[in-house]
Amino acid sequence: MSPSPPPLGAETLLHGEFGAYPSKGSRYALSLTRTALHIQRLVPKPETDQRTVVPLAEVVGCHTLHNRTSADRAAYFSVYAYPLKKRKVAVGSGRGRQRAARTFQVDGADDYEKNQAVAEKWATAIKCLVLGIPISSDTDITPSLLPRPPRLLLLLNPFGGRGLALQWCQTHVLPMITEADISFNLIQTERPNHARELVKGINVAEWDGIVAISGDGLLYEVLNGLMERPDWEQAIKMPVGILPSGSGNALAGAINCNAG
Ligand SMILES: Nc1ncnc2c1ncn2[C@@H]1O[C@H](COP(=O)(O)OP(=O)(O)OP(=O)(O)O)[C@@H](O)[C@H]1O
Repeated sequence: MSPSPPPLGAETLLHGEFGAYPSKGSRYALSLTRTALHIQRLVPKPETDQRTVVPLAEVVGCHTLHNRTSADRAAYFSVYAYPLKKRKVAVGSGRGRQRAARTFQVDGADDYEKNQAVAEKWATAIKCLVLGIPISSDTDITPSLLPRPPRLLLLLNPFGGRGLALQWCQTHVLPMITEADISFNLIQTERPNHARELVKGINVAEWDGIVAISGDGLLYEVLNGLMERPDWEQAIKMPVGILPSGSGNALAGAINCNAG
């Protein structure tokens, strides 16, 4: 069965038919365009010609997976998306991002290496598009197209807010940034002004950004630490972010509100 083509103007960069994991027996046709992954179920045959469209703007990464424990000749790749969905408990707009991962089984070849090469090609192509690296259907898609992973310094105040920052970080933040292939160093602050001292002493060339997992207080320490350095003019250009987990979170709230 051949799936209907993606919308006009959306060049198909990759197309393939794969199994799904863990749903045994299901088959899907996948088409990758510059803006979306189109997923059409082939088996069991759907009653209507429905396809799932995963916008790449909602995708944070894609990994290949190995099943080393068995003689499985198939390879796998997982696509990690965070679409906006209605929250169970209404907060703010009533919508929030929720993790939606899909894993596909590449099993068209008789040996594992060939299937793994296909899985790697899909994962690389999806990562290139997510990162804005231009590719076309003629591009030789190899991991060498990808830049080195960005490095983030994460500073977490374990006592901020209701003391849940570490738990929230472990269950939500670290899995997501791992899926996005971001390398990181997580430091828990041990006392007031710890973050400020740390930031004063880091080699700024080693980091692509600093993220405070905290309330407003720790972020101010980060900014003050950068401004107190002899090379402050350069250092203050460091991208700085906040993942709100304090009690008030007024700054993060104001930024989000102004950003719409
Ligand atoms: N391990 C620690 N023990 C005690 N104080 C700390 C520790 N780590 C950081 N701090 C201090 O706690 C202050 C407040 O932290 P933070 O802003 O993260 O949380 P919050 O006060 O709950 O949140 P908000 O500012 O949104 O009300 C920071 O300015 C920092 O100096």
